[in-house]
Amino acid sequence: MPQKYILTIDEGTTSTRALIIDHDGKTIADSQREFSQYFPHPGWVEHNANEIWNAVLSTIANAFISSSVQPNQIAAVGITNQRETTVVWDKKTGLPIYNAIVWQSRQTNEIAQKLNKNGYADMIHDKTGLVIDPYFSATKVRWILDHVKGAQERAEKGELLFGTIDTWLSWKLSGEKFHVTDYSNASRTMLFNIHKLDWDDDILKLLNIPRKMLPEVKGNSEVYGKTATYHFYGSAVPIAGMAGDQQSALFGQLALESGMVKNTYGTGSFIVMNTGKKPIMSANNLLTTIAYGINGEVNYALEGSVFVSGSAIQWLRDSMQLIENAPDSEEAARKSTSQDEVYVVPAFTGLGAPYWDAEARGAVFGLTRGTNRRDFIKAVLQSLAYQSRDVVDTMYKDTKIKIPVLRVDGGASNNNYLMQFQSDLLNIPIERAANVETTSMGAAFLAGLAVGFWDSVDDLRQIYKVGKKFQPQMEEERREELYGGWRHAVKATMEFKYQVKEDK
Ligand SMILES: Nc1ncnc2c1ncn2[C@@H]1O[C@H](COP(=O)(O)OP(=O)(O)O)[C@@H](O)[C@H]1O
Ligand SMILES: O=P(O)(O)OC[C@H](O)CO
Repeated sequence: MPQKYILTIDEGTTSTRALIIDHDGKTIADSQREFSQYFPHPGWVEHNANEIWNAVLSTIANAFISSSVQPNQIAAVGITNQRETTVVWDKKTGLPIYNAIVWQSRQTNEIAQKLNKNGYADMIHDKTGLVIDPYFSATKVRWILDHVKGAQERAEKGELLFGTIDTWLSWKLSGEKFHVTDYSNASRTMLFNIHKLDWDDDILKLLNIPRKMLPEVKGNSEVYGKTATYHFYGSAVPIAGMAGDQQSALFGQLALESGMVKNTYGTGSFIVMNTGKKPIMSANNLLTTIAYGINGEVNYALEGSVFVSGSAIQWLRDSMQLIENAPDSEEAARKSTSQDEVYVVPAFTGLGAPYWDAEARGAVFGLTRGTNRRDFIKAVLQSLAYQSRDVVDTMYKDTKIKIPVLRVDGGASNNNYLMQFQSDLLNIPIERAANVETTSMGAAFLAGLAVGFWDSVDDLRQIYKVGKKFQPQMEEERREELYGGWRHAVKATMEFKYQVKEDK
């Protein structure tokens, strides 16, 4: 039977999905499942890694059942994942020794602060391209080794393994055989030297993390091994592409030339510029990271990570109960008659780029007696665009590259009000991918290229299609007035540092 399809696993922050894609890039099956979010204390976010694994298995099964595609028709599997989220597990039993600590979680803030206070910021930035923040995996590994009894000793003996979700899933899928990660995910751990392309012994020593527990780092598009037949309905299929979801979206958007930029509006927003073969080290708190490495050649990227964007819309739906579903936010914003005087700063888990304030918490400004539900929803939607402008302005400061067009994707990019406001606020045209699942497409492309399913990037260019375009329409004066208000709101948010103690 000819192998006609690629299967991708996109394991995101709130849900996991499996897609089956044909040679023309058409989605043949799309199965999605949400999993539990645990918030054991304010600011902490955890997942159950076994629940994630079960969710992945069930979406794969559903994708096969709904499409009638046979597992032996799959040419390769690609994996893409929420990045930084950290799992430590027992090599023998395969069981995690603690919940997965999610990228958003602030529980390791003290460890990060200590590193900062002790003057390691420059050293860590030079080696890893990152700023010291609880966001990255390093402090999360340290926290688990500190808080699980006997863990440090077991890690030193080689009994424990660390992995981001790509590593965890490929380890599970391979029948607990291979322990690997890829350049893009490794570059988000704060343990990886992005110039030498190896784990950094100085940082490992500083954090007392044994090298033994770290995965082998591989390229983004190569055969890492095969699925265990018992997990894949009798077929051993090559696992041939892996990438962190934001880098995967960059690849899926075919933003493969230096200076090309994409923004993915999912749980958070991640603005990534491909900077080619040379890393650009930010002087303004953006991250230098690895976009992808193929056939031994690495492309770097500059990234601004915004922690809360689409999840603020979820918050409007689930916690505030102001909308029934995410798309409702568009109609509410259009019907709002406010003059945009309300600002919501959704710093629920601190602020990411370019502020890196782990202790900031959300705030609302500009309420009047006349403010209503729609005005509030509009302000939350606008906050997604304001946060992206913060990053785009910073990118300009670092690179002096004026972005000609912003390619967008991710769930919240479906919101036309938001995309128009974003284009207005940036004064940059926006192109939305016709298929906003570019994250999955990226992993499919990487896996497909590795096994010759597609011959070259030229083949991929036939597949990628631009959907709707948005042109800036706002007057300069208005744009800068609105943005000025946002800057004030952020400043005030960062000044407010007060936390009522938890009941014991
Ligand atoms: N029409 C919409 N308007 C605004 N936000 C939306 C819309 N549709 C989806 N979202 C938001 O997008 C997010 C889901 O996007 P997705 O790309 O699947 O995220 P992730 O990969 O982080 O799980 C959710 O947080 C949801 O609130
Ligand atoms: O779950 P997403 O798609 O918002 O992505 C999360 C990022 O990878 C975190 O760095």
